[in-house]
Amino acid sequence: MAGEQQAAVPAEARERHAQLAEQIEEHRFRYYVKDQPVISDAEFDKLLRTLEALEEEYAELRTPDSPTQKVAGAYETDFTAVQHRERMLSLDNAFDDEELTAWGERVASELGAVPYHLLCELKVDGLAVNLTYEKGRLTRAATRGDGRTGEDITPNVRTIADVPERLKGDRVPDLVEIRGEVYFPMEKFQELNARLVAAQDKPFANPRNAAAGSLRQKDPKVTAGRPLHMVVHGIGAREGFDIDRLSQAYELLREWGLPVARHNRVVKDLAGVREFIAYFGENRHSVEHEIDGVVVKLDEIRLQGRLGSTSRAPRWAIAWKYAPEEVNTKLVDIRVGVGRTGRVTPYAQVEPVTVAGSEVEFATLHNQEVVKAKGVRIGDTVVLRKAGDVIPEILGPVADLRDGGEREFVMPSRCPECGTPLKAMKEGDIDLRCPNGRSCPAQLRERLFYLAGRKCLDIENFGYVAAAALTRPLEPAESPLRDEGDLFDLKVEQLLPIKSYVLDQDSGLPKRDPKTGEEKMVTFFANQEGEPKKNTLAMLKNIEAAKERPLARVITGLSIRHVGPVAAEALAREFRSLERIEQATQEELAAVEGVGPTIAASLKQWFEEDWHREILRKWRAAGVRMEEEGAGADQGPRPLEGLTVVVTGTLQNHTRDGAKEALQSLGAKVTGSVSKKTGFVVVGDSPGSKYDKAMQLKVPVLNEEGFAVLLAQGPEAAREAAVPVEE
Ligand SMILES: NC(=O)c1ccc[n+]([C@@H]2O[C@H](COP(=O)([O-])OP(=O)(O)OC[C@H]3O[C@@H](n4cnc5c(N)ncnc54)[C@H](O)[C@@H]3O)[C@@H](O)[C@H]2O)c1
Ligand SMILES: [Zn+2]
Repeated sequence: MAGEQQAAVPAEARERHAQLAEQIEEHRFRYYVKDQPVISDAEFDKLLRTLEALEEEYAELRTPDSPTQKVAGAYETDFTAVQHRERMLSLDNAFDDEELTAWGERVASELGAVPYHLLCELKVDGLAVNLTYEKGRLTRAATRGDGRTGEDITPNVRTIADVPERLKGDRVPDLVEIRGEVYFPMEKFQELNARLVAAQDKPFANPRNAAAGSLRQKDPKVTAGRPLHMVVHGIGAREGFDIDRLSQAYELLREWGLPVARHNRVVKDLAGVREFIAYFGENRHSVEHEIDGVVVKLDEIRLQGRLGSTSRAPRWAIAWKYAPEEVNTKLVDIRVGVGRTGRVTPYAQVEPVTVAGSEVEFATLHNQEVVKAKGVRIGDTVVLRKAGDVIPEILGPVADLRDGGEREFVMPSRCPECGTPLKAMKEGDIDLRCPNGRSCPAQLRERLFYLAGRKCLDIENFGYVAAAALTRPLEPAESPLRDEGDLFDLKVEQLLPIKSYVLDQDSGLPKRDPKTGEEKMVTFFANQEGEPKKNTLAMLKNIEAAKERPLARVITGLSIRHVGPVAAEALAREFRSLERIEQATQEELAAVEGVGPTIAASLKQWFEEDWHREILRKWRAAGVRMEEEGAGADQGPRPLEGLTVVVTGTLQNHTRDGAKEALQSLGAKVTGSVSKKTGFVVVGDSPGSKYDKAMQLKVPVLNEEGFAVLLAQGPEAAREAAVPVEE
């Protein structure tokens, strides 16, 4: 800016700059040295951006020791300091397409007419390490530190299985610095925290901190007990080999036995980069490690040198950051909800935050053991994660922010809605249930809502508020509906007087008027004149129409534990009526493919309850269809009635389902496993173990021709056509 008049820096700006810089240094210390950050990465990034903006405005503030100009601070730690041969840098970030484009244009204009390629990599969310290999031997491993000096963590890194002690092959270089990221797998994270909490240690707030904390242990034996992994994403100093392109170097590193990332892609322009970014934006969770972005690098090593680096980051690379999936928020309370099968689950109520594009106020905590394992206390600042379409969850507490006012969660011993003492259904079950299945308002409400939902009877105009109004009205004292058995007998006159709270579907709590703060109350079914609303009439009409739904949907709607739509389909296909399902033995039920012993036992248990059978009686009386269409008097001949058949391998003339249907339409039962009771095993190509089992049990085996005989002429003829038993 030679000769240009520089704006004088106002005192407030200088003050603000100093404050921000101090805050940033403090957070870096907590993050890099203590492995216990107290703010989210997104909040941290925002602080750094604010500082950058300030320096953009007042260039004078951009001094060499500003946090924007450094990789991180130079900290005194318990580890021995070691020099990196070549500096380890950070990366500049692009938070939107404009920033990415600006970077791309800068690269293009610097390089002019020289052709180049862009290498897209995933940005692994872990901590950076530098491995030094001399004559193929791992001689040192270090953290990044301030970029020039890191911490010596050699014995710790040696415990990581992914990191080779010696490089493979006969083209091993004299010297190479390998840069990569050590990460902690998400699926092992909760296990670690559970162990830490049990040992009265501080749990980690997220897997990244768990990786750093696990690696930076004074005692490498502790590190050895942690499931750490590594991905290689760069090289530093090197001697004794030459490379033109980074992507080629990776091939070499792979040959040496180093864990190079599997998802890299070389593209020719920003359009290719955008495609890569979009793809992994969609498939973020298909990767073996957490990612927080994409790193784009100039692939040609010589051109990298031409672009050079700042004191903090290379100019030849940029990190695209995806929208953060983790935020910090306050855990306001832990409540318990009651599901439609009576399962009582704790869930977190947090200060509302926006994450991954939606506002979150509740997060699942699964069961009381999970709450304990996570080590969270009511009042904690917690890390909340919302990954894709998955239900939001609490990762862990920010233990360093505790002030002593937090309290442990205690699982209630009674149902929050009906007061019945909770219990485990069988010994060893972690889940507690409200055993008052019939009249617990929470269970009934959830069951009705499910029954009316898409997967079951699909009753339009019957949503959560209607279900709530019918199960626990404020007026009248008694609902016209005792349980779901009464659903099809509801009369419009019974609905009109009902007054109720408007319940929130996520929490089961009354919604409040945002203005007055009062709990919302409605007469849901009647208008102000006390006449039925249009919706109410439509709902009743739709309830009537729901009587015609296919059997499988009716079965699903009964909320029998473990019986979801798939099992219901199998049951409907196999037995064709609810009556026959009720009459079937547990063994017969279990033998159905897609059913199995757990579901069979659950079905038997369900039918043992009088009030369950009463539901079916009432529905039948109301005209609900409880048989498969065509299953009744007018069905065709069933020559294979009583015969059990297993189909395995690939058939030429039938799909697996087609073969099944053909058998079932003739009355045979099709099961998934071979036993002594199996009548025939039909085998196609590559039949596998079921064929062996049939041979072993001497069950007649039919090939495709034999199968045709069975369908056309029946079991007698088919036995003749069976494949001879091998001796
Ligand atoms: N929450 C906090 O208090 C706090 C404090 C400090 C830093 N942080 C977080 O740490 C990060 C900042 O650290 P940073 O300076 O390391 O910047 P950065 O994470 O944005 O980028 C640089 C780092 O990315 C890593 N990386 C991952 N995959 C890579 C790949 N394929 N190629 C190259 N490098 C790859 C490297 O280790 C490299 O050092 C940010 O996410 C920031 O939010 C958080
Ligand atoms: Zn209850």
